[in-house]
Amino acid sequence: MYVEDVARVPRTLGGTRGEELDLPGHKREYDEDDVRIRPGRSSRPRTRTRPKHDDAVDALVITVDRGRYGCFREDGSLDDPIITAMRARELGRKSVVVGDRVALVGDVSGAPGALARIVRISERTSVLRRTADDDDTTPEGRLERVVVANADQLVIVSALADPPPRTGFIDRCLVAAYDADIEPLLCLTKADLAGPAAVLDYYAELDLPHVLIHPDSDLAELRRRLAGQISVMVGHSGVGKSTLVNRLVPDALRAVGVVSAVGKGRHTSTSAVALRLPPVGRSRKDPGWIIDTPGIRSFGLAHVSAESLLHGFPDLVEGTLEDQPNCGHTTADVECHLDAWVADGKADPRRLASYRRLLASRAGDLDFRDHPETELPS
Ligand SMILES: Nc1nc2c(ncn2[C@@H]2O[C@H](COP(=O)(O)OP(=O)(O)OP(=O)(O)O)[C@@H](O)[C@H]2O)c(=O)[nH]1
Repeated sequence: MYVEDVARVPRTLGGTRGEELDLPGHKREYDEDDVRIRPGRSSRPRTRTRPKHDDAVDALVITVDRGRYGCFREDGSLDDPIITAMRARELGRKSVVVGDRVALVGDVSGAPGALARIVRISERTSVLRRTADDDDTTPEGRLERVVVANADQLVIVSALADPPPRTGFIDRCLVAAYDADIEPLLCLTKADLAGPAAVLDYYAELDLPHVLIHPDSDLAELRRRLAGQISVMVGHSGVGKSTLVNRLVPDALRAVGVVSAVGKGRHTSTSAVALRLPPVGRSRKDPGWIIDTPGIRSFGLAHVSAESLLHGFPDLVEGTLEDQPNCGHTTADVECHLDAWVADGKADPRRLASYRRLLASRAGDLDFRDHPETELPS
């Protein structure tokens, strides 16, 4: 006998008896030709009919600030005002983050003081998460934060000098990007101070796209890679993110309508902010969005499973294929094949060290976490 939850049965299957099938908490039993409806606990909650908002406006959430959401009409032009909105009660506990595609009703004029309501959030194509720390857990669970939704690309900004590149941070970002199914793009700034050879050598075995940013360059290559995409930018303090954002979006501050920190030329928001990129030449192609994340200084990976950490190290994957299923690939796993794999010259030992640092950090091994990162030759 095949049993199906009534609430999940499409009405079209019900025939004349279909009307009576739509009873919450009942099950439909198929026994050859005989179909019966019996009371029974439905394993899934009954789907609620979504209230209709035929007049709703589709918009992208570009700022989030204390319960107020700045939204940009999907069909809007660059000159359109930002629509301020609040969550409608019908959203329940669903969170709204920058990058969410939402449906707005109410006053969507964007006039000063006008307030729209967010009545729907579209299914997310990607979710970039982070935890404050790698072993960031409480008895209630992980303190996990969604950084942005629907991003296509993670732009990892690293200076080539002043401050020197930190491959540990880049590796972390790669794990987060692959875990969220977002394409990484390595953006190497301050190319006037040092060459990229050492960084590129470290990532030689990865098919990792990169762009070099020289202060005199026209950013054409970067703009080409950002076009048509929603890209999130992350990087350590001082690597030149604000300089880059201001070059990419010259009126960034006006665009998000927030006050610049004195002398910094950057918006003061500590959460993510999406900025519309200006059109490239006469091209009609969507220039895309860049999401700046000024308040994000670290990428805790407590939400990434130990197995998924390996996704950030595709150059090591083959070396693990002969390992026992329960091998944790740490230094304590004496039968782990990764050591021999590296000793045979099949992978860079610095990459294995970085992978193990992340594994140890997730496990809360403070001694290992304090172990200095391998420095790249300058
Ligand atoms: N030589 C050189 N200096 C640069 C370049 N880009 C930025 N800088 C300088 O690097 C310093 C830091 O740049 P910012 O753009 O403020 O760096 P940031 O990543 O936004 O730093 P936070 O605001 O702390 O997050 C500033 O003094 C910039 O003038 C570059 O391409 N070459």
